[in-house]
Amino acid sequence: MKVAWAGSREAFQVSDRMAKLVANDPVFEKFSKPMLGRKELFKNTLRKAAYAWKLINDLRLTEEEAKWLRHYIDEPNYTDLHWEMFVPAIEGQGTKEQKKKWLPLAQTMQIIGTYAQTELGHGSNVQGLETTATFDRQTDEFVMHSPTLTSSKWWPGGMAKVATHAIVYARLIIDGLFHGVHGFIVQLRSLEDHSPLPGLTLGDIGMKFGHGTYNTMDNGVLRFDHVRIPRNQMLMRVSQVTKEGKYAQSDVPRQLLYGTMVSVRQTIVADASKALSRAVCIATRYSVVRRQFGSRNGGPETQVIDYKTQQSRLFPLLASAYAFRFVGEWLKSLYIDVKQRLEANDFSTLPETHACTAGLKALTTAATADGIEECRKLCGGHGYLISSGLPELFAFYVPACSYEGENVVMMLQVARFLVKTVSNLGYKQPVGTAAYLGRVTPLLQNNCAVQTAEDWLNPDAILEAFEARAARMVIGCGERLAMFENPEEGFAELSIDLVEASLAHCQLITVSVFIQKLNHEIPGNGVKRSLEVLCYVYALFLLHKHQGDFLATGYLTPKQASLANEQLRTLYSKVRPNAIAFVDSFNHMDHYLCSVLGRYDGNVYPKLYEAAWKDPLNDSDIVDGIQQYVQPILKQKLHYAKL
Ligand SMILES: CCCCCCCCCCCCCCCC(=O)SCCNC(=O)CCNC(=O)[C@H](O)C(C)(C)COP(=O)(O)OP(=O)(O)OC[C@H]1O[C@@H](n2cnc3c(N)ncnc32)[C@H](O)[C@@H]1OP(=O)(O)O
Ligand SMILES: Cc1cc2nc3c(=O)[nH]c(=O)nc-3n(C[C@H](O)[C@H](O)[C@H](O)COP(=O)(O)OP(=O)(O)OC[C@H]3O[C@@H](n4cnc5c(N)ncnc54)[C@H](O)[C@@H]3O)c2cc1C
Repeated sequence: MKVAWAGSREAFQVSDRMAKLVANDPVFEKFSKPMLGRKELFKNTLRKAAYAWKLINDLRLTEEEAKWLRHYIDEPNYTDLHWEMFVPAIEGQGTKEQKKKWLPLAQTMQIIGTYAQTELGHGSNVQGLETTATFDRQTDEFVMHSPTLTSSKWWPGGMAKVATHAIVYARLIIDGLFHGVHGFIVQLRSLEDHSPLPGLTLGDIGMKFGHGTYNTMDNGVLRFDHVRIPRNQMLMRVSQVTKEGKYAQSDVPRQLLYGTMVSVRQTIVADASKALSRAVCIATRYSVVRRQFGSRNGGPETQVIDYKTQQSRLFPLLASAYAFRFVGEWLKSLYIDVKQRLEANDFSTLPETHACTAGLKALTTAATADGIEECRKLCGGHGYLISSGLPELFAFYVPACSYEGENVVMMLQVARFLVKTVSNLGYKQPVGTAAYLGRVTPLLQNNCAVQTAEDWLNPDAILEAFEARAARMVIGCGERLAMFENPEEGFAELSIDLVEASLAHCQLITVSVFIQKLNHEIPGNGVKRSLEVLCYVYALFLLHKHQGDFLATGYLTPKQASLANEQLRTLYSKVRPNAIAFVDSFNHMDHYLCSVLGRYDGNVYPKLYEAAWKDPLNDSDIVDGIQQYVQPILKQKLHYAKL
């Protein structure tokens, strides 16, 4: 099962080796983080990042090993942006010459980069960005400028205090004409003394949600006051500006400029499964340890994991962690394929890849953020302690619903793709994840044939249900849209339904990928049978949660919906005996979980009690302030005037 979760034996070995390397190195200790002030916390992160970079070089780690090392260090910091966005942006949007010049500097960290796209006034709407890059043909330079307060770059990670360079997205202006938003390599700080270069205002945007979490990252604000950069620092794979000031757009879609975001969105789906699996591991192990009520004649009380309500909240999240793991693997292969095609200037799968990365990013991050919070609640009061590991994980994780594409905005991109697919149905057969829309007649006409709860243990019945639901919702939106004279107005008016139809489409993808994974990639019987149970839990949980869609579209009868719910209850009893095996298969070490409740040894109460005494408030019995502020109250015998 560990290999199934890791994806392969080699992947398991790499991640296991890196997890142990981090867990066994005191430099990467995490428990004290929440007690540090912002400056100490930040310096602590710089120290860890420097030590990690030395480890990577001393041990000559591979790129894959280095990714896992950074992952298990489990601390947002400037290297995330450098490796996940700055380097990929140059790789994806730089010309050969630009890659030749900048990549060796970036890959040896002689320069440290960030990705500066979002501004105070615009994040989702990239075409609305206000920073300008005006071409000066006299000097063969671009003049970077922040014309308004809202044009201030705002949020880029690592930009406030660490990054020496940034890919800055700005409006290209030539002779007063706007030629779209493009990426520019801009140096921010001196490589000698790290001071901001002339014309640049740089700072941190302030504390963020949660304490020890994203405050290890210096998300920055940046303003330009007519800063000049050489013309060859505009990323020119997609579009070019000649020395004479002529703008040329290559015959590639302008959306390749968005390629870095697509790349990160597909990694964010894999990260969602990791984050959700951490929370589920903690809540499952604790639900086995925790006993409450149910004692018979002095016997032990009931383990809370045996309550059906606990199972109905926990096991769908366990199943979702596996579903997101597998769909993340599938998405990565889709992305690798599109990258290879782009090399050959084949853009045929770019729209679908964009829709899948956008939609699955939104689906998995929303479900994971809600899932982490549900796992906190599944642990009762102790889940609210920092030592449970859950509040910090939640605070660390939730921005994923906003960054790299706000989730609703992303679902609307899926809707745009689906509406276009439906409008082309007459003369273009949909393929890939939208292929089911090409079989729309049976999906609209045939209703569910399930007669018994057992009938739901059939992947074909499940797949047909999810295809019919999505098809009926998407086609329904298409039909209503057709009634609007102005398609854009119709799209805006129907956007709520369109987002729901997009979610149905994305849930179909996750369910079908889970089924495909079981049919084609999981060998043998034991592991396969156990994962089949989780696949049915995932699908029937979604069917139950969204049964309104299945009923409203006429595909399901209320009876069939209740049979699905009955089967779900039965499935929970099948998950229960393997619950600990499922979460142990994540191979999360105690260091990574950073949770007293999720300890591998289950030794919760003594360790909870021990952790409490580490709080600085327990350094003394009579703490500072008692004499000055509490004793006087006790002695003054003051009371409310009306007593
Ligand atoms: C344990 C857990 C660890 C977690 C931790 C580690 C994680 C790894 C560390 C990094 C940590 C993250 C740090 C956050 C980093 C930021 O957040 S970076 C900033 C991210 N910002 C965004 O994502 C902005 C989102 N907005 C957008 O992408 C664009 O504005 C939108 C929404 C796509 C609209 O773009 P637009 O140019 O107005 O285009 P639009 O008119 O909507 O569409 C035009 C056409 O282009 C197409 N199109 C649009 N975009 C694309 C695209 N990307 N590709 C292809 N086609 C496209 C459309 O489909 C449409 O096609 P047609 O319908 O015409 O055929
Ligand atoms: C922790 C963190 C790290 C970040 N790191 C970086 C970074 O390194 N580099 C970088 O460039 N950016 C970064 N960002 C910024 C991030 O990319 C943006 O915040 C994100 O893209 C969301 O954009 P926004 O803030 O403009 O949201 P908005 O779009 O303003 O969202 C506000 C509300 O408006 C709604 N909305 C917006 N447009 C529409 C529409 N057309 N239809 C319907 N509803 C709509 C949204 O659904 C949302 O509910 C980071 C953000 C965070 C939180």
